[in-house]
Amino acid sequence: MERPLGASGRLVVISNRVPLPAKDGNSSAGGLAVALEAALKQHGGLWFGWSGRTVDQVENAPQIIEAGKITFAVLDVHRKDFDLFYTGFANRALWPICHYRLDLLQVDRSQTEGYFRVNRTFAEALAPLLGPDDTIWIHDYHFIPLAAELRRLGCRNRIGFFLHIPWPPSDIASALPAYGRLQNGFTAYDLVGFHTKQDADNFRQCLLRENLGFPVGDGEYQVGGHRFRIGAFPVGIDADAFAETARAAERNPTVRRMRESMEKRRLIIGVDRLDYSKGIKERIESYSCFIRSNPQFRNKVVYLQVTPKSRSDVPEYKRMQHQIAEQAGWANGNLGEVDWTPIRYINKTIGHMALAGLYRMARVGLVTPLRDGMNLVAKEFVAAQDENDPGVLILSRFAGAMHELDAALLVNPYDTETTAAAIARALEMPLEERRERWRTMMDRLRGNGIDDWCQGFLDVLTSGKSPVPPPQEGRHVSSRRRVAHAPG
Ligand SMILES: O=P(O)(O)OC[C@H]1O[C@H](O[C@H]2O[C@H](CO)[C@@H](O)[C@H](O)[C@H]2O)[C@H](O)[C@@H](O)[C@@H]1O
Ligand SMILES: O=c1ccn([C@@H]2O[C@H](COP(=O)(O)OP(=O)(O)O)[C@@H](O)[C@H]2O)c(=O)[nH]1
Repeated sequence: MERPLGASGRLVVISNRVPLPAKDGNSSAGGLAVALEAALKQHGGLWFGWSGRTVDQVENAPQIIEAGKITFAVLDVHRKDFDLFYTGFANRALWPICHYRLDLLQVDRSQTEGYFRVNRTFAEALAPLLGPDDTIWIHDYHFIPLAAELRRLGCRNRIGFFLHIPWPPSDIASALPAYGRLQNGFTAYDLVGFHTKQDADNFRQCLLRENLGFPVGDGEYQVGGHRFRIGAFPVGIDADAFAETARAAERNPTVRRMRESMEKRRLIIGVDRLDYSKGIKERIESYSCFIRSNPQFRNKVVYLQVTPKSRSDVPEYKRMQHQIAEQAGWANGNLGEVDWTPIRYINKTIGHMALAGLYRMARVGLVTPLRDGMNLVAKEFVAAQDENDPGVLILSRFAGAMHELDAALLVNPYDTETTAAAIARALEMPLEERRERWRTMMDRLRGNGIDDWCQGFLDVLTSGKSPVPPPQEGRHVSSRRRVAHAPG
């Protein structure tokens, strides 16, 4: 792949989560790390972020680790600051609001201040590492104010920002503490990217409602003397490489053990971090409803829910760990038989190889978040299928991935009965229909790989040209057609 940057300039990527080479494969159970690792392996460059350590005494200089084409520079964070920044503002204010959960918002002034302070600390540690021609690409909600802090330190480089999670309409977004400061933070970038046009439109609406600048045509936006662009860049996966991994995984020991344990039952799979945005509670309800209303499938299916624990220090997540475990236990107790456990619920992280094999073995992929920026699991599930006998993806209409994967069975995850009916329909779907839906989705995945995402964003950032609208735009009619609705 072409390097999109000037000969002397490097790509400098910043994200909170940095999958250091020394760590085991279990650290990357989030889509951001998975996507960026693939992008940086191609481009090379500097990857700057959190070391994964909290300490009582902070070193100001980052630790540098060379790994092939990537140089990692990582910073420890003071224990107290990390609680305020990550456990607090990022995951108790920004995350719930961006996932439309006003009811879970925590407003705490010290957390807000901690968030902005950590951003300042990261900017101060990063600034000395930057060259004048470097292109800087900052990722996700942890670092919205980072560009403004870098500008304050004299940085004149081109700086792009990509938000991996949704951006809500202004009536929801404006409930954020320090909303004005955050909005101003966004305007220090040269390009602000989202997964979907819907998120980008919501963001534009927020700027307009706050009277913050105005559109100047050709996708540009002006605030004060500064012009920047806003665009949609849906992240992709390397579908053919993932398909190859899935084929090879048939020999993987975990996959083999799973297959043997299935006997002749069909597999339904869900794979999600333990997060309220993923709709796991609603999914277990839908599956239980499916079993109750389709007794012919009793002891003929197994639902495997792979759910690594996530953000366990955040009270809403800790509470959820107990709730979901209890719910899965109740469902098994009520529905199960001496020789059949309807739900296998596990909290382990599974490596990509075994995961690919499990997706391929499954007849149904259940990806039903209540709200999700993209959802790479949906894409991986499709890529892993056997083209001669593909499984069926059931996908939430509230996942960013639904714009590209509208040939899935689209569902409203809050609607238990229609999601249950979609599970039955998926299990009974004729081979020809499964193949047709799969081919449509696989073509879409091939047309928008991880390189396209990376290259597409960096092209706009470095050239200042307008973003090309993603192929998803204008397909809303066909996606609506496919959403399953309750009868009557
Ligand atoms: O770093 P954590 O707090 O452990 O959380 C893991 C990651 O979760 C989020 O992932 C998002 O990015 C994916 C790739 O673009 C996208 O498909 C998904 O819909 C998002 O939820 C979060 O945005 C990352 O920062 C976290 O690292
Ligand atoms: O046990 C697991 C669970 C998840 N993942 C990976 O974690 C990523 C999850 O990304 P997604 O965009 O679906 O959601 P996020 O967790 O980032 O919100 C996907 O690449 C999964 O394959 C994994 O490797 N092992």
